[in-house]
Amino acid sequence: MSVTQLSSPPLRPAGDSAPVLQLSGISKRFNGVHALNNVCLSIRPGEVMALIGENGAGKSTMVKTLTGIYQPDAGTIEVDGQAVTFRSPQEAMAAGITAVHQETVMFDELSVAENIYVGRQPTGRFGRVDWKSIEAQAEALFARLEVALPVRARVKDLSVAQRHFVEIARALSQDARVVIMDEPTAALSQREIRELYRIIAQLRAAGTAVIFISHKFDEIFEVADRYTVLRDGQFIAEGALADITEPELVALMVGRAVHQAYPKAEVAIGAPLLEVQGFCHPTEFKDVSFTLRRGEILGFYGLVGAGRSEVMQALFGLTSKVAGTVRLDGKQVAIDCPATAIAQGLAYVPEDRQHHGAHLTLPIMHNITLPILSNIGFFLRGRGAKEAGIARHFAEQLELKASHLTQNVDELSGGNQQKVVLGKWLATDPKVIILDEPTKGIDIGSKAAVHRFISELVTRGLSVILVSSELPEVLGLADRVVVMHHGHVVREFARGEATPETVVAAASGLDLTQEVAA
Ligand SMILES: Nc1ncnc2c1ncn2[C@@H]1O[C@H](COP(=O)(O)OP(=O)(O)OP(=O)(O)O)[C@@H](O)[C@H]1O
Repeated sequence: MSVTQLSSPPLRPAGDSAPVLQLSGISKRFNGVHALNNVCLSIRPGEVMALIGENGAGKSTMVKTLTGIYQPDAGTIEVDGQAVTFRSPQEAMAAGITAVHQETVMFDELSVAENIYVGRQPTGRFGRVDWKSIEAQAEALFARLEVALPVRARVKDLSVAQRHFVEIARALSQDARVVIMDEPTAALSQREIRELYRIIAQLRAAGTAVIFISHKFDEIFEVADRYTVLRDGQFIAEGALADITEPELVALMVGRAVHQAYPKAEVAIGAPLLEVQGFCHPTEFKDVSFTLRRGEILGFYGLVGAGRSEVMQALFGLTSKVAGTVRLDGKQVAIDCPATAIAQGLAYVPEDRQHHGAHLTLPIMHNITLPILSNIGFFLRGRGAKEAGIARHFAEQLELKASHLTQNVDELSGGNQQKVVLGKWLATDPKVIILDEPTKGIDIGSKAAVHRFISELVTRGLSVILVSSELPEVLGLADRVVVMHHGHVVREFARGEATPETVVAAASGLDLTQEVAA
């Protein structure tokens, strides 16, 4: 392994092209805490740089500093060898730096072409906006990207992947020199991910530099040329991905070796606890039935759009189904809203935790104890200490990185916000917990902690429904795997029976065993 370690500026072999972007000694503090401390980064034209770090390492702060959202307390940013300062995202964009965010603000009611040129529409004679020319230019951009996207479509009708493509087209229209992609594949299907990889290869070939942020090591090794590792806001290492192995990179990131073996505890599986029969929805799923037993982890696997989350939301009373019954402990129960679901002993940790899970402007402690305040007691005496004790327990279990438990959740990194929501629902001490993509956005070191925790839950008598798009996670933890495709349950596998090939084939609508039989 050949890496540049610890705060030395990245070295470049002589004769290489000059960096398009160079950061030196960048520091940023929040309330006395260093989110970035003397960080450097260097990227050349046509290079894909993976920015790697645990939850809270400083990656988003770095992106916000690069795109003019935050101003650094110290350090310099150079574009093409010229020192620059960005007081706004517009200034960063004008210098050729632009970011493709997971949740970028777009004008939903406007068309694709309008979104690309918003604020800088070319005008014709008499100052009129020249729509024809805007649409023709947008079409030319998509032709260059080899993406089929109608430029008159409303953005509100686009998929997440298509929105990414609009943003990439917008970046190209502004002659972006550096495109930052922050977890761009999080909500994409396999096919869309491949299309994104192809576009990244095109950007690289055209000399655009790409900063690629991801917690998924397989995709980092697939798309990136080099890596920069941050840990606790500090620059740790940089180098070529061809010169390093995955475990070496993980060790640089976490500061220790991480064993990724799935800690599946041997638990005796008991009687049926939750029986779902004939669940139907007008558009999302049809005739879905399954049984969850005591002490069991039931995996739900499927491709994006298979209907898994929609089934769970209907089960938890968040959306209405048109038909179907639920039995708990053999007794039929009517769940028409989340409050009834919670009262029956269900908990649901949603996939979109930032919007549906956390109260961002409340402290960590209150977020975790909010659903159980009535159990803690309304008497003020001793309540604070009880709340703190419960919150501390879950914060430790989930390896939460925060300065203190009274810190507001909006001050935490994305991954740590997700851990707070996990803790909040675990604190309700449910009989059945539904975890929807529990490790999405969570770094590789903390993932192991979450997996350990899931495994521990069942040893304590809970039953778990694990909805996950990560095949190793499902195969490693689940006792049985239910596979959904286009709103239907297509297969159910026992633990030993499920292999990556059979599960993926079923999720894609192909059934290998049927093919073999035929
Ligand atoms: N507005 C803020 N106020 C206070 N602290 C903040 C703020 N933004 C970030 N921080 C802190 O800075 C540190 C770095 O956070 P950052 O969001 O950059 O991490 P990250 O590497 O992007 O993590 P993740 O992978 O979880 O998204 C964290 O300790 C976080 O709590």
